[in-house]
Amino acid sequence: MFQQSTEQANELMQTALPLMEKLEVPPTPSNYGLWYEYVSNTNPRLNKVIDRALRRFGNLPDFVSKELFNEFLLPDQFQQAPRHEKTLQTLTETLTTDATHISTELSTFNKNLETAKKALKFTTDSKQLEKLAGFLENSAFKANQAISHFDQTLSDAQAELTALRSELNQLRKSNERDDLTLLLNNKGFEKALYKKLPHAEDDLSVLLIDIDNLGDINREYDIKAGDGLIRFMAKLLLSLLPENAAVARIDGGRFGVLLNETELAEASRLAETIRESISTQKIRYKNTKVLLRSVTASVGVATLLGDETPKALIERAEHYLTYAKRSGKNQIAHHE
Ligand SMILES: Nc1nc2c(ncn2[C@@H]2O[C@H](COP(=O)(O)OP(=O)(O)OP(=O)(O)O)[C@@H](O)[C@H]2O)c(=O)[nH]1
Repeated sequence: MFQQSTEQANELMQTALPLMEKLEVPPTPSNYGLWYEYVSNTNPRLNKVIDRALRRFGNLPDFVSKELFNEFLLPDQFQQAPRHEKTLQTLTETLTTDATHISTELSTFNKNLETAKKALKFTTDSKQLEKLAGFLENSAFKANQAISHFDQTLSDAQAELTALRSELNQLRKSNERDDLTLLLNNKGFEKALYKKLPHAEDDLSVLLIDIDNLGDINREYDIKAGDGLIRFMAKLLLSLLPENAAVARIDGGRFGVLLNETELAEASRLAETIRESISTQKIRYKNTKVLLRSVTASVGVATLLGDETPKALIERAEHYLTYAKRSGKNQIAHHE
């Protein structure tokens, strides 16, 4: 998306904008990216999907374009890093503002050229001609300024994306991170627990959250759908939990959460919010766009008791999780 020269970028933008206008596509960041990619014709699969949607709907519904943007334009690393989404959002918004500006300037320039052409037919007077040249010079200058500014924005965006990519690569290389979600892995989770424990009283809580029947989902759809669900769950957890919570994928569809300064009542309330939120999500499998059947999770909650060891605390959380599963799943369990 960011590899064309400024001239090419301008040409593509000039092709994309009228098309968006014709199809009444709202000028959102994802739409700009999508239609720019469409007219650049670099991704035949994307073009095929868009063409099919246009045939079916006559336009591109907003929810489809958002999904297509995520699927085709956001590199996988960015999809896995929910906390980096804000940076990307700001980036696309800046690009959109600049793209809108450039298109306004270019269309003004076009109009001015037309006006000048007409005027030239009737003007022979040298003073008038000089005035006309000045007028054109001025509008060319403005259009040029907008282009240079956009050029700068594009290279800033490219630099920012490169930095982001390298930051994400570093995260991936760490042996305390889970590759699929970029959350902590089991080792990272244990380390976080050992770090927190010496400072904690009875206000350190652990949640063990396990997707119910992940095996069935893998079988019914395919393993990639299961992976997508795990990623989705990681995002959802980060959006529901406090910033300072340590969140990990322990293995399979199991997540661990470490909550500082959180007593049992508060931890259980959070666990219930998470359980409920999962059970009400409508989750679509990205590859086939099929809506997954309802997904639930069970949660075991344990809060540190006295001089309990980290191992004993985790074992208690596991015990409550097993209890929740055996009691019918889609529920939370904790000690009294
Ligand atoms: N898609 C996907 N599946 C995984 C991954 N790791 C483990 N699994 C599957 O997750 C399932 C976990 O097994 P269990 O927790 O025993 O069973 P479950 O089907 O989730 O059922 P309950 O936990 O009893 O609700 C197994 O079917 C594994 O094959 C993974 O990285 N991706």
